[in-house]
Amino acid sequence: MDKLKINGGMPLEGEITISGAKNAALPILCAGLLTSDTLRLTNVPQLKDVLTTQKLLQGMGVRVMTDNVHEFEITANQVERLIAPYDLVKTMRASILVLGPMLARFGEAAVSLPGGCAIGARPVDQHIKGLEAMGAEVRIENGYIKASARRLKGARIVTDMVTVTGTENLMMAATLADGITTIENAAREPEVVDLAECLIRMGAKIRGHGSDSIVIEGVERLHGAEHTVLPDRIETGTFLCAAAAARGKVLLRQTRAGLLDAVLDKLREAGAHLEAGDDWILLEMRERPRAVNVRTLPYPAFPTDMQAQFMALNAIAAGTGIMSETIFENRFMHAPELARMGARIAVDGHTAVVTGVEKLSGATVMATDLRASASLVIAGLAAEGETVVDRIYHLDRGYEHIETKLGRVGARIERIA
Ligand SMILES: CC(=O)N[C@H]1[C@@H](OP(=O)(O)OP(=O)(O)OC[C@H]2O[C@@H](n3ccc(=O)[nH]c3=O)[C@H](O)[C@@H]2O)O[C@H](CO)[C@@H](O)[C@@H]1O
Ligand SMILES: C=C(OP(=O)(O)O)C(=O)O
Repeated sequence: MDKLKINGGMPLEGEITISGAKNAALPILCAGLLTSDTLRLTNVPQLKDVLTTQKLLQGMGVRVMTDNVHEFEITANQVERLIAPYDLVKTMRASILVLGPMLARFGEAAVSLPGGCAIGARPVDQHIKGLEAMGAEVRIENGYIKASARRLKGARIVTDMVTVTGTENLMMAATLADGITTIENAAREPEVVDLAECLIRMGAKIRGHGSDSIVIEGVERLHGAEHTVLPDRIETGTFLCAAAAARGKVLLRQTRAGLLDAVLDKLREAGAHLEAGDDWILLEMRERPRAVNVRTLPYPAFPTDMQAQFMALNAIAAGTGIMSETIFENRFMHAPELARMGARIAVDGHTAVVTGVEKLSGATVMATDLRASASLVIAGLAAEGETVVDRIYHLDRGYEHIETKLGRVGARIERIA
């Protein structure tokens, strides 16, 4: 099993190019199921989760062509098996995103029910509630969500909480429904907006995306289109945190500052100097960071997917940072691993109190989930001595060549078996 070996203490200097967003690419690849024409995508990140989605679609009979690793052509003109099997869903929860498109276009779907994962129980009851409101019959049988509907009907859906993939699944389903669907309490995340823009290029009638009320007027059919996946704001934020923790000056290219205002505000509060243009962000960190308080909430507030990386930053900051996780019930698994490197973190339910120490010391630590892994890499870059991060298959789900990108800005980091 691969590990990352990091020799910390080197400031980071140079440029990193940001990849396309995992959380936009995955739903957009699944949107290819909504038409028999070809959907052409560029800026698709080269990630394990993208590969899993490719396998999932190919298993159904969808033709997925990738001449260049970042360009995909998806043609769903011969879909034979309307099923997302357990062995793929268990490795990637986002597989649930085939449910809405399959049901809308083919009238039936069987998707293995995703179980809980390292960060929480993560039920999909809101996806099901929304599809039922649109007239689908849904039952849970043998570990699968089995859904059928002759043709989905437009409905007004109010989700109990803001759910990103829930909004995406229902928005995709509604594009081919009969009549108008309104999703209230919709997620406003940039990845939802990117998906909506791709669907509009495919002929969908959607308005309100980016607000908490999305209105979709169903059409008879969607057609082929071309779309470029937006930059990954979480990868961007992760490298900014790495540069803030290890200190130095790093320029991120092919990204957009407007996607991560809340994160940039916290980095400024921590003492980082930031400049940004249309498609770049420059961060310089000249001194020890100051601890910041963080409360995770749906977009546009501070993202839960950046909480672990800020915990690593707070771990070496001056002062005490209070971190509240309000989205997932078990997203502090990195805290005990950071403590093995000398961090002082007290976790009480949804709150972690992080008292910064002058220096962390390298240790062997274990990654428990995707962003927890990223926080251990950041801690390793800032720590004295050698850190080995075990179980980095989590990282490979969501970061494209992280060791190569960090190596280019001077990090001493290598992948070892
Ligand atoms: C592939 C993808 O885009 N993943 C992102 C997506 O996950 P994902 O879409 O799975 O997360 P949700 O936004 O759905 O979850 C938000 C909260 O709602 C709860 N919930 C959600 C749906 C539901 O039917 N019932 C329910 O109770 C969840 O358990 C969680 O507590 O948004 C999360 C929150 O920004 C991010 O951390 C993930 O990176
Ligand atoms: C939690 C995440 O992803 P997923 O929803 O795919 O588990 C993430 O990207 O941080």
